[in-house]
Amino acid sequence: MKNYTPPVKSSWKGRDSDRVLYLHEKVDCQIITHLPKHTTGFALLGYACDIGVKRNQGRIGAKNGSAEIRKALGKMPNHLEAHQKITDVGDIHCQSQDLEETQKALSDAVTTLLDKNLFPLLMGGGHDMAYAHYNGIKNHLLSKGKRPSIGIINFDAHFDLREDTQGANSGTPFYQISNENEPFHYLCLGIRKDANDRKLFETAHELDVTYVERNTFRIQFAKEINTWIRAFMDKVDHIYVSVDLDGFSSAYAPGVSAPSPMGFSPDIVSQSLDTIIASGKLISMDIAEMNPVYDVDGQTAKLAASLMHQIVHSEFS
Ligand SMILES: N=CN[C@@H](CCC(=O)O)C(=O)O
Ligand SMILES: [Mn+2]
Ligand SMILES: [Mn+2]
Repeated sequence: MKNYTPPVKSSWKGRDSDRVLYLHEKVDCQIITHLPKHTTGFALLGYACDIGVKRNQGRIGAKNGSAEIRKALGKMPNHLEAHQKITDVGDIHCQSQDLEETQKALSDAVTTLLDKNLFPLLMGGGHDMAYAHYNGIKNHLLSKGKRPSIGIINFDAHFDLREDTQGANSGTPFYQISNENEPFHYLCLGIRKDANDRKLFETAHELDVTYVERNTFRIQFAKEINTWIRAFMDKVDHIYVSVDLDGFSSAYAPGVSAPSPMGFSPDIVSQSLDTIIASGKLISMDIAEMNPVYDVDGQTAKLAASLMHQIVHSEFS
């Protein structure tokens, strides 16, 4: 398989127990092409690529994000029952700076995981992974003869609605999706006015994007935010969630390409995820832009791992 790095059990380390008390003891490693035809649980897939960040004039390093998230997640406690599975299926990596080829490989891998009845949990990597991720979900639904009615909920400081006329990058994924999908359902939570120019706001309005600015995306407004999330989810059959770590305040997430000193805090994201999970519509999720080069004491990787810990231990697992 092109652009594919199989998983290695040695990536999963932590305290040892005789009762699978820790996630490193719980996670199975499996090559994608060797997965059984029909299985259950979560599939962890890395996007080891930061070419899109480089193309977007950002600080590179996110290609090593998935490795750091694995390290943080493996040390965390396991509260799952024996029948609840987590499988690490490895990474999609970039070869010869070819972003489009890497995105195609990620998209195909996501389709394969969904076809096998797994819930994909992707760890990145530049946010260009979102374009590939969406297409992987769409192709899975199309192959099942289902109408691809997918709503995107993106936790992010940025719209990522830059035009891709000069090629795709980490700032273009949702513009690319909007170009190829009508209707386009996009909810963006945490938008910063000091991080998106006027053209991006105009594009968001033209595309009828629903967004909540960072000043409002706070736990004090949880009731209203839940109402808006539910209203958005009512319009679609499936929800794809993307969490861009650069939306968090850099006090929580310094390890990103474009840090947000005035970003949101983890409580409101965690609470919003519970609301999304309760809908029963969540089909796939990613956490993007983990850049270990700028992380401090592994905080950002730990934050990403905590969100994944919440997802795998939530009601729908
Ligand atoms: N992934 C998105 N990146 C942001 C980068 C912003 C910045 O360079 O500060 C964007 O393109 O808008
Ligand atoms: Mn962002
Ligand atoms: Mn983004």
